[in-house]
Amino acid sequence: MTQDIIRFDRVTKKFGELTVLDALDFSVAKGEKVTIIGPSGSGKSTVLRILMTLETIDDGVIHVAGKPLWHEERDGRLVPAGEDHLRAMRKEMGMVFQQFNLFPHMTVRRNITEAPVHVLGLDKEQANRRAEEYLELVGLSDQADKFPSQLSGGQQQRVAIARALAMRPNIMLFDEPTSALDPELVGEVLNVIQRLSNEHDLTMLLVTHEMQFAKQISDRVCFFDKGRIVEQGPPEQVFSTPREARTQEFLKGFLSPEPH
Ligand SMILES: Nc1ncnc2c1ncn2[C@@H]1O[C@H](COP(=O)(O)OP(=O)(O)OP(=O)(O)O)[C@@H](O)[C@H]1O
Repeated sequence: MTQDIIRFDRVTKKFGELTVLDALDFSVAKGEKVTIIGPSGSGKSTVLRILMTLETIDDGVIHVAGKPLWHEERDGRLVPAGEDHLRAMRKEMGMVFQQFNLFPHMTVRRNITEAPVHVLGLDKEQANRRAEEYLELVGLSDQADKFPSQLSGGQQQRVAIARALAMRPNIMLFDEPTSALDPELVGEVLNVIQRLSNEHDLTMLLVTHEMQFAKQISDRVCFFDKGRIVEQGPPEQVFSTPREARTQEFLKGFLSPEPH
């Protein structure tokens, strides 16, 4: 039996009057690669931000690696989680943002070693070795002493991926990792994510508008609309024979008859 590493049970998230996630049930199995697609404003990024504890929830329960994310068990009851619990839970996950979010005043190497040293307590030498390992994986071993502003957008995003990996998370969250890039730089970032997916036993949750890539990389595609999953399934099914009218309508805008 597959084990869910992420599970949302009837999770509701509101911003004021706006319900962004509407009693959402959603789960991801350990090692599964799942892409979330859907129209702008459908709640895709919010799912990732909630997992990373950057947004709170209003109702429901989320489990990550078998433990409640936003709650702690006390005397057999679930109570809101304290900061220590949230900090421990965050170590399960690494996130890559649309806008890279590198520390501009630090070299590439420092960007990667900062959290392993300060959060995981690695010594400088261990952290540097890790930085080298992941810079090699993203093909940037020769850029360790540069500052982010000296790199292209694609290179900055590859550093951001190395930085997230250096915490050795079990789950990687990608929030539209190529949408801020010039078209000619998209491929190098997608190649790194593809390589990661092939070579590492990571659970991956990816929000993307790159439909061809979603098709290529995913075990499962989830189509979101208005804070709910309208349709989900293997990429061949969702992209080739979508069952729901809303999915068909959405995909019409993306897929040419002969996808390249
Ligand atoms: N901090 C916030 N305060 C108020 N409203 C917010 C906040 N964050 C997101 N929203 C709103 O919640 C809705 C869902 O946002 P979300 O970013 O999850 O959508 P999305 O599906 O990822 O869209 P996109 O593809 O455009 O990134 C949007 O209408 C957005 O404007």
